[in-house]
Amino acid sequence: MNILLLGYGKMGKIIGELAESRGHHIAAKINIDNRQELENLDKDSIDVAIEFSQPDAAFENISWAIKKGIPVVSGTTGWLDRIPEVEKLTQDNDTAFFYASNFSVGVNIFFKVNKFLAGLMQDQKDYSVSLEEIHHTEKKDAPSGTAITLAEGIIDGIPRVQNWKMSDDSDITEQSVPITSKRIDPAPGTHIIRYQSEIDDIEISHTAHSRKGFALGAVLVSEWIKNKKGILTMDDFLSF
Ligand SMILES: NC(=O)C1=CN([C@@H]2O[C@H](COP(=O)(O)OP(=O)(O)OC[C@H]3O[C@@H](n4cnc5c(N)ncnc54)[C@H](O)[C@@H]3O)[C@@H](O)[C@H]2O)C=CC1
Ligand SMILES: O=C(O)C1=N[C@H](C(=O)O)C[C@H](O)C1
Repeated sequence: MNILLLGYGKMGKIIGELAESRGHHIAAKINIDNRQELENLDKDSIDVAIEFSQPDAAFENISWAIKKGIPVVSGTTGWLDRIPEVEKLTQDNDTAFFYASNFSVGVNIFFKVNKFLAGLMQDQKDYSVSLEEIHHTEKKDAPSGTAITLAEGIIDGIPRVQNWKMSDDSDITEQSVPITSKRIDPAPGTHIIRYQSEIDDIEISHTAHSRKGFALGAVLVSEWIKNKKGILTMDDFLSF
Protein backbone atom coordinates (compact mmCIF):
# COMPACT_ATOMS: atom_id res chain seq x y z
CA MET A 1 0.00 0.00 0.00
CA ASN A 2 0.99 3.63 -0.47
CA ILE A 3 0.68 5.40 2.89
CA LEU A 4 0.69 9.13 3.57
CA LEU A 5 1.86 10.04 7.07
CA LEU A 6 0.19 13.21 8.34
CA GLY A 7 2.28 14.03 11.42
CA TYR A 8 5.79 12.61 11.62
CA GLY A 9 6.68 12.86 15.27
CA LYS A 10 7.14 10.06 17.80
CA MET A 11 4.17 8.06 16.52
CA GLY A 12 4.58 8.88 12.81
CA LYS A 13 8.17 7.61 12.86
CA ILE A 14 7.35 4.27 14.52
CA ILE A 15 4.32 3.79 12.24
CA GLY A 16 6.47 4.53 9.16
CA GLU A 17 9.14 1.99 10.18
CA LEU A 18 6.59 -0.67 10.97
CA ALA A 19 4.64 -0.06 7.74
CA GLU A 20 7.83 -0.36 5.66
CA SER A 21 8.79 -3.56 7.48
CA ARG A 22 5.39 -4.95 6.39
CA GLY A 23 6.11 -4.10 2.73
CA HIS A 24 4.26 -0.77 2.46
CA HIS A 25 5.56 2.39 0.79
CA ILE A 26 5.53 5.74 2.58
CA ALA A 27 4.46 8.32 -0.04
CA ALA A 28 5.27 11.34 2.17
CA LYS A 29 6.02 12.23 5.78
CA ILE A 30 4.25 15.49 6.57
CA ASN A 31 5.13 17.68 9.53
CA ILE A 32 4.37 21.25 10.49
CA ASP A 33 7.35 22.52 8.45
CA ASN A 34 6.87 20.65 5.10
CA ARG A 35 3.11 20.86 4.49
CA GLN A 36 3.80 22.35 1.01
CA GLU A 37 4.78 18.79 -0.09
CA LEU A 38 1.05 17.96 0.00
CA GLU A 39 0.56 20.10 -3.14
CA ASN A 40 2.90 17.89 -5.21
CA LEU A 41 1.49 14.54 -4.12
CA ASP A 42 -0.18 12.22 -6.61
CA LYS A 43 -3.36 11.86 -4.50
CA ASP A 44 -4.74 9.05 -6.68
CA SER A 45 -1.80 6.82 -5.74
CA ILE A 46 -2.38 7.09 -1.97
CA ASP A 47 -4.30 4.21 -0.40
CA VAL A 48 -4.59 5.62 3.11
CA ALA A 49 -3.46 8.58 5.25
CA ILE A 50 -2.37 7.85 8.83
CA GLU A 51 -2.80 10.97 10.96
CA PHE A 52 -0.97 11.35 14.28
CA SER A 53 -0.24 15.07 14.65
CA GLN A 54 -1.42 17.38 17.40
CA PRO A 55 -4.77 18.66 18.69
CA ASP A 56 -4.73 21.99 16.83
CA ALA A 57 -3.64 20.40 13.51
CA ALA A 58 -5.76 17.25 13.34
CA PHE A 59 -8.92 18.72 11.82
CA GLU A 60 -7.05 20.50 9.01
CA ASN A 61 -5.01 17.38 8.18
CA ILE A 62 -7.98 15.03 8.24
CA SER A 63 -10.31 17.27 6.26
CA TRP A 64 -7.62 17.88 3.62
CA ALA A 65 -7.28 14.13 3.01
CA ILE A 66 -10.99 13.37 3.13
CA LYS A 67 -11.76 16.11 0.60
CA LYS A 68 -9.29 14.36 -1.76
CA GLY A 69 -11.19 11.08 -1.22
CA ILE A 70 -8.30 9.51 0.76
CA PRO A 71 -9.35 7.19 3.63
CA VAL A 72 -7.99 8.44 6.97
CA VAL A 73 -6.88 6.53 10.06
CA SER A 74 -6.46 9.03 12.89
CA GLY A 75 -5.15 8.68 16.43
CA THR A 76 -4.63 12.33 17.38
CA THR A 77 -6.32 13.15 20.67
CA GLY A 78 -7.71 16.41 22.04
CA TRP A 79 -9.70 17.67 19.00
CA LEU A 80 -12.91 15.60 19.10
CA ASP A 81 -15.32 18.55 19.34
CA ARG A 82 -14.89 18.70 15.52
CA ILE A 83 -15.63 15.04 14.82
CA PRO A 84 -19.22 15.69 13.62
CA GLU A 85 -17.79 17.92 10.86
CA VAL A 86 -15.35 15.15 9.86
CA GLU A 87 -18.16 12.60 9.80
CA LYS A 88 -20.18 14.81 7.45
CA LEU A 89 -17.16 15.39 5.19
CA THR A 90 -16.57 11.63 5.07
CA GLN A 91 -20.14 11.00 3.88
CA ASP A 92 -20.05 13.90 1.41
CA ASN A 93 -16.81 12.62 -0.15
CA ASP A 94 -17.77 8.92 -0.08
CA THR A 95 -14.60 7.83 1.68
CA ALA A 96 -13.64 6.28 5.07
CA PHE A 97 -12.65 7.73 8.43
CA PHE A 98 -11.38 5.65 11.35
CA TYR A 99 -10.72 7.15 14.77
CA ALA A 100 -9.49 5.49 17.97
CA SER A 101 -8.32 7.19 21.14
CA ASN A 102 -6.06 4.16 21.55
CA PHE A 103 -5.02 1.66 18.86
CA SER A 104 -3.43 -0.96 21.11
CA VAL A 105 -5.21 -4.30 21.39
CA GLY A 106 -4.40 -4.39 25.13
CA VAL A 107 -6.13 -1.07 25.80
CA ASN A 108 -9.15 -2.15 23.77
CA ILE A 109 -9.43 -5.27 25.94
CA PHE A 110 -9.05 -2.94 28.95
CA PHE A 111 -11.95 -0.79 27.62
CA LYS A 112 -14.16 -3.92 27.71
CA VAL A 113 -12.97 -4.88 31.22
CA ASN A 114 -13.70 -1.31 32.37
CA LYS A 115 -17.28 -1.50 31.05
CA PHE A 116 -17.82 -4.92 32.61
CA LEU A 117 -16.53 -3.72 35.99
CA ALA A 118 -18.67 -0.56 35.79
CA GLY A 119 -21.71 -2.78 35.23
CA LEU A 120 -20.85 -4.76 38.36
CA MET A 121 -20.37 -1.56 40.38
CA GLN A 122 -23.59 0.17 39.31
CA ASP A 123 -25.47 -0.64 42.54
CA GLN A 124 -22.41 -0.49 44.86
CA LYS A 125 -23.04 3.02 46.19
CA ASP A 126 -20.37 2.75 48.93
CA TYR A 127 -17.61 2.91 46.33
CA SER A 128 -16.33 6.12 44.77
CA VAL A 129 -14.70 5.86 41.35
CA SER A 130 -11.69 7.76 40.04
CA LEU A 131 -9.28 7.65 37.09
CA GLU A 132 -5.58 8.39 36.83
CA GLU A 133 -3.52 8.66 33.65
CA ILE A 134 0.26 9.01 33.40
CA HIS A 135 2.05 10.14 30.23
CA HIS A 136 5.38 11.65 29.12
CA THR A 137 5.89 15.40 29.56
CA GLU A 138 5.63 16.21 25.80
CA LYS A 139 1.96 15.28 25.74
CA LYS A 140 -0.09 18.35 24.73
CA ASP A 141 -3.59 17.36 25.90
CA ALA A 142 -5.02 16.42 29.30
CA PRO A 143 -6.78 14.27 30.15
CA SER A 144 -5.65 11.67 27.61
CA GLY A 145 -8.09 10.54 24.94
CA THR A 146 -7.91 7.05 26.44
CA ALA A 147 -8.91 8.40 29.87
CA ILE A 148 -11.93 10.12 28.28
CA THR A 149 -12.99 6.85 26.59
CA LEU A 150 -12.61 5.03 29.94
CA ALA A 151 -14.63 7.73 31.73
CA GLU A 152 -17.37 7.41 29.08
CA GLY A 153 -17.46 3.63 29.74
CA ILE A 154 -17.96 4.30 33.46
CA ILE A 155 -20.65 6.95 32.79
CA ASP A 156 -22.49 4.48 30.50
CA GLY A 157 -22.34 1.72 33.12
CA ILE A 158 -23.13 3.56 36.36
CA PRO A 159 -26.29 5.72 36.39
CA ARG A 160 -25.15 7.76 39.45
CA VAL A 161 -22.04 8.88 37.51
CA GLN A 162 -22.98 11.60 35.03
CA ASN A 163 -19.83 13.30 33.81
CA TRP A 164 -16.05 13.45 34.11
CA LYS A 165 -13.97 16.35 35.45
CA MET A 166 -10.31 17.00 36.13
CA SER A 167 -9.74 16.15 39.80
CA ASP A 168 -8.76 19.76 40.59
CA ASP A 169 -11.82 21.26 38.85
CA SER A 170 -13.80 23.43 41.25
CA ASP A 171 -17.06 22.32 39.55
CA ILE A 172 -16.55 18.66 40.48
CA THR A 173 -19.53 16.97 42.18
CA GLU A 174 -20.35 13.51 43.57
CA GLN A 175 -21.77 12.66 40.14
CA SER A 176 -18.38 13.22 38.45
CA VAL A 177 -15.54 10.77 37.69
CA PRO A 178 -12.44 12.72 38.79
CA ILE A 179 -9.49 12.33 36.40
CA THR A 180 -5.93 13.00 37.59
CA SER A 181 -3.36 13.58 34.82
CA LYS A 182 0.32 13.10 35.67
CA ARG A 183 3.20 13.91 33.31
CA ILE A 184 6.30 11.81 34.06
CA ASP A 185 8.99 10.82 31.49
CA PRO A 186 9.20 8.48 29.68
CA ALA A 187 5.72 7.01 30.42
CA PRO A 188 4.19 5.92 27.05
CA GLY A 189 0.74 5.60 28.67
CA THR A 190 -0.63 4.26 31.96
CA HIS A 191 -4.31 4.27 32.94
CA ILE A 192 -5.66 3.29 36.36
CA ILE A 193 -9.30 3.01 37.48
CA ARG A 194 -9.96 2.90 41.21
CA TYR A 195 -13.12 2.04 43.12
CA GLN A 196 -12.61 2.93 46.79
CA SER A 197 -14.72 2.30 49.87
CA GLU A 198 -14.12 2.34 53.60
CA ILE A 199 -13.88 -1.47 53.53
CA ASP A 200 -11.67 -2.09 50.50
CA ASP A 201 -10.41 -0.84 47.14
CA ILE A 202 -10.67 -2.37 43.66
CA GLU A 203 -8.14 -1.21 41.08
CA ILE A 204 -7.57 -2.10 37.42
CA SER A 205 -4.74 -0.71 35.30
CA HIS A 206 -3.16 -0.85 31.86
CA THR A 207 0.50 0.08 31.35
CA ALA A 208 2.01 0.47 27.89
CA HIS A 209 5.72 -0.49 27.87
CA SER A 210 6.37 1.31 24.57
CA ARG A 211 4.50 2.92 21.62
CA LYS A 212 4.73 -0.28 19.56
CA GLY A 213 1.19 -1.46 20.37
CA PHE A 214 -0.33 1.88 19.28
CA ALA A 215 1.69 1.87 16.03
CA LEU A 216 0.97 -1.77 15.17
CA GLY A 217 -2.75 -1.19 15.70
CA ALA A 218 -2.72 1.83 13.39
CA VAL A 219 -0.89 -0.09 10.62
CA LEU A 220 -3.17 -3.14 10.92
CA VAL A 221 -6.26 -0.90 10.73
CA SER A 222 -4.79 0.86 7.66
CA GLU A 223 -4.37 -2.51 5.90
CA TRP A 224 -7.95 -3.46 6.86
CA ILE A 225 -9.60 -0.18 5.82
CA LYS A 226 -8.69 -0.45 2.11
CA ASN A 227 -11.89 -0.38 -0.01
CA LYS A 228 -14.10 0.35 3.04
CA LYS A 229 -16.37 3.39 3.36
CA GLY A 230 -17.96 5.34 6.21
CA ILE A 231 -17.20 6.01 9.87
CA LEU A 232 -15.33 3.10 11.43
CA THR A 233 -14.06 2.32 14.93
CA MET A 234 -12.14 -0.35 16.82
CA ASP A 235 -15.44 -2.16 17.41
CA ASP A 236 -15.69 -2.69 13.63
CA PHE A 237 -12.06 -3.82 13.39
CA LEU A 238 -11.74 -6.12 16.40
CA SER A 239 -13.73 -9.30 16.68
CA PHE A 240 -14.20 -9.21 20.47
N1 LIG B 1 -4.69 6.85 19.42
C1 LIG B 1 -3.52 6.32 19.85
O1 LIG B 1 -3.38 5.08 19.97
C2 LIG B 1 -2.39 7.22 20.17
C3 LIG B 1 -2.55 8.57 20.03
N2 LIG B 1 -1.51 9.42 20.23
C4 LIG B 1 -1.77 10.81 19.90
O2 LIG B 1 -1.18 11.07 18.64
C5 LIG B 1 -0.75 12.43 18.57
C6 LIG B 1 0.72 12.47 18.16
O3 LIG B 1 1.50 11.89 19.18
P1 LIG B 1 3.10 11.94 19.07
O4 LIG B 1 3.57 11.40 17.78
O5 LIG B 1 3.58 11.33 20.34
O6 LIG B 1 3.36 13.52 19.10
P2 LIG B 1 4.63 14.32 18.60
O7 LIG B 1 4.57 15.66 19.24
O8 LIG B 1 5.87 13.50 18.77
O9 LIG B 1 4.39 14.47 17.03
C7 LIG B 1 3.40 15.30 16.49
C8 LIG B 1 3.89 15.75 15.13
O10 LIG B 1 2.84 16.47 14.49
C9 LIG B 1 3.45 17.45 13.68
N3 LIG B 1 2.54 18.51 13.32
C10 LIG B 1 2.17 19.60 14.03
N4 LIG B 1 1.35 20.39 13.29
C11 LIG B 1 1.19 19.76 12.11
C12 LIG B 1 0.46 20.06 10.94
N5 LIG B 1 -0.26 21.18 10.83
N6 LIG B 1 0.52 19.18 9.91
C13 LIG B 1 1.25 18.06 9.98
N7 LIG B 1 1.98 17.73 11.08
C14 LIG B 1 1.94 18.57 12.11
C15 LIG B 1 4.61 17.97 14.52
O11 LIG B 1 5.57 18.56 13.66
C16 LIG B 1 5.09 16.69 15.20
O12 LIG B 1 6.17 16.11 14.49
C17 LIG B 1 -1.08 13.03 19.93
O13 LIG B 1 -2.34 13.67 19.87
C18 LIG B 1 -1.18 11.81 20.86
O14 LIG B 1 -2.02 12.03 21.96
C19 LIG B 1 -0.29 8.97 20.60
C20 LIG B 1 -0.07 7.64 20.80
C21 LIG B 1 -1.11 6.66 20.61
O1 LIG C 1 0.08 11.21 23.72
C1 LIG C 1 0.33 9.99 23.90
O2 LIG C 1 1.49 9.59 24.01
C2 LIG C 1 -0.78 9.04 23.94
N1 LIG C 1 -1.96 9.49 23.62
C3 LIG C 1 -3.17 8.73 23.55
C4 LIG C 1 -4.17 9.27 24.54
O3 LIG C 1 -4.26 10.50 24.70
O4 LIG C 1 -4.91 8.48 25.12
C5 LIG C 1 -2.94 7.25 23.61
C6 LIG C 1 -1.78 6.81 24.46
O5 LIG C 1 -2.17 6.79 25.80
C7 LIG C 1 -0.53 7.62 24.25
